[in-house]
This record gives sequence, structure tokens and C-alpha cells, in this order.
Amino acid sequence: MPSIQKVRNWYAQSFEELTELPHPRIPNELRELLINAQRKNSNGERNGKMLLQNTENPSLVGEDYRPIARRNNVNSRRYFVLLDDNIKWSPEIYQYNKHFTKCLSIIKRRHDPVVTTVAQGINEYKHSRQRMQIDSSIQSFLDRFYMSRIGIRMLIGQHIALNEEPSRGNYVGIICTKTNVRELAQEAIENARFICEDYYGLFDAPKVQLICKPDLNFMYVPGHLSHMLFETLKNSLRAVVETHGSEAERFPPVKLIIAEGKEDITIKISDEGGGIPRSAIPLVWTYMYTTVQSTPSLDPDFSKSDFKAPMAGFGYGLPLSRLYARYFGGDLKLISMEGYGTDVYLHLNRLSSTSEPLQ
Ligand SMILES: Nc1ncnc2c1ncn2[C@@H]1O[C@H](COP(=O)(O)OP(=O)(O)OP(=O)(O)O)[C@@H](O)[C@H]1O
Repeated sequence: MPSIQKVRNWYAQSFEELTELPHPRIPNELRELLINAQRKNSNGERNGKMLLQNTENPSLVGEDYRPIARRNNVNSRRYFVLLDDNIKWSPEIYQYNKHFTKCLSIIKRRHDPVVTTVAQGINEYKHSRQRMQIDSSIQSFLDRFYMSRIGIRMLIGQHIALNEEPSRGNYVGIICTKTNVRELAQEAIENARFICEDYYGLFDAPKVQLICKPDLNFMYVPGHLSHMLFETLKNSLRAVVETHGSEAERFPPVKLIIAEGKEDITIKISDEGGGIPRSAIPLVWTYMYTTVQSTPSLDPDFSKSDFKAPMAGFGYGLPLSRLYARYFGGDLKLISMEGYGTDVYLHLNRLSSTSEPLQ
């Protein structure tokens, strides 16, 4: 499909730009120092400092909770870093890092519209083959593709933030060591209600009751959490308005309850929006399943980076949010009571004790 080819070409171009970036010349003594970090000294110890694959989560220091050791997790990969922080890096290496960061920024921007352009491609496929849904091989391809995109963009974002952006308190790159869940939830509520009022022409969107400790902080990427909260709240608001009618005088509130456990932070979004028939539950996790009649059309030359989310329409909200949750060892679950409403559970792993779930 034309849109999929467009995306493939972006990947090819970015790959070429990376492989063609001229390598820096590393002076021999520096090369020797770097290699030396991997070597053992006469006592059989490594010269470099070893980083475990699972370094302890710094935001849990002082708590008496330790994750249960997981299988296949025991130091399977080790990284060695130099103990000496006073190494003199040559100007050429600084220059290379600058170029590399710039190259990554261009690539990141180029790939901003990948999700919407692939969505467009799937739409083209559906129309050309007269299919209502995509089959399981495409579904699992898209799950892997988007999961790896989340991972790549996480690493690119981290590299750019650490190299180019001024340091911010409580932030290491794009990771916030003290993400305040309540503040993010409040912001997501405001944004989702605003979109809902705008879309349905309402004076007052359904209220959202927030139950959350004000000082609930944990280490996370705030952008990911905002995305998941916004998408699930938008679904609930839409379901409530469509079930009760946009003319209704009052709407039952959506409840957003946030609990802090030792292992997980769990967020429950409960609505009285009529629920989902049991037969449709597996479909909500597929890309392109939506009950919106006409999927918003995208300009063929669409390349805006800050795509404004419409109320609904692509069928991407739930499957993508679940990938974001799973990326850091969490999950997203949905339980519906048809005829009454839906509960969405968003589990976020506090411990950062899992490896990247790439297959
Ligand atoms: N809380 C809910 N109550 C009732 N139905 C829901 C709820 N959440 C999701 N759904 C159903 O699942 C479908 C898929 O949801 P999903 O968030 O993946 O996509 P969408 O909202 O249709 O589009 P978008 O990609 O813009 O989010 C929705 O169209 C809706 O029919």
C-alpha cells in the first residue's frame, strides 16, 4: 500500500543516514583505555566497573522491598564502564557526538508521523481488499513493529535529551525519577474533557472523580503515562456521552482511582458508558477496530509532527496504550459489564525490574 511504502522509505533513508555518518578517528591510547575496561587485571578482576543488566531502581532506595528474582535475568548481559571519569576525549569525538545527536533528531522528526501513516496504510489495505478487520499475522506484525518503535524512540529521546537539553530537576533524560501521578492524571482529565466538549459541543463534559494520593511519585516516562491516561479517559468520556446522549442534563461521572502497591501502581478507570459486548472484547485490541463510523481522513502529504488527537476513530488508542504499559513491564486490561459500563485497569511496574520486551 502506498502509505506503507512511504514508511518503509523513511526507514531505509534513516538507516542509510546512520550507516553513512563518518566515524570518528579514535586515538590509539584512548582506544586502548576503552578496551582495557573489559580486560581483567592480574587479580582476575575487571578493570572497568561492571553494570548489571538490572541495576537497582534508584527511586526505591531505602524501601524494604526487593523484586523476586526472575529466571533468565541473572547477569546475562554485562556492561563495563571506565572508572576514570577524567578521560580527555578528543575534540573529534565531541564533534562526532554532536553530529550523531543531530542525525538522531532529524530521524526522530522524520518518523513522528509513522503511527498515523501506517494507520492510513492499513485503511488502504482494508478498502482495497474489502476487509473489515486485519488478520492475526498483520496484527502481530504491528504489535512487534510498534513495540520496537517505542523502544527505539525511547533510546533516541534519551540520547537527545541527555546531550542537548538543559538538565531538569528529577529528570534523567526523558525519565522522571519522581513522576507525580496525580498531576499527570489531572492534566489528562482536563485534556480529554476539553476534546470531548469540543467534539460533542457540550457545555460540560462528564466529570471525572480522581482518587489519588497527592504525593504518589515513581520513576517513569511522563509522556508515556500521559498518553495512556488520555487515551483511556477519552474512550470513557465518549462511551458515557454516547450512551446517555449529548442532550443529557447530567452524566454519571467517570472514576479514576489510583492505588500504590509495592510492586505495581494500578490505575482504574471506571465508566458507566454501557460497556462493550463480550464478543467484541478481543477486537478492541486489534488495530483499526473502532465503532466510529467514518475514520478521520488524513491528508496524503500528512507530515505534521504534533498530530492533534481526534475524539476517536483510528482504533489505535487501546492497543498502543497496552504496548506502552507493557514496554516497562506493566499491562492494560479491560473488563466490561455490557449494559452498564467498563473498567480499564492500567498496571504500571514500579520496580523497573523487567527487560525490554522485544521479540
Ligand atoms: N470505556 C469504553 N466503553 C465502551 N466502549 C469502549 C471503551 N473503550 C473502548 N471502547 C470501544 O473500543 C473501540 C476501540 O477503542 P480504541 O481506543 O482502540 O480506538 P478508538 O477510540 O475507536 O479510536 P482512537 O484510535 O482514536 O483512540 C472503540 O471504538 C469503542 O467502541
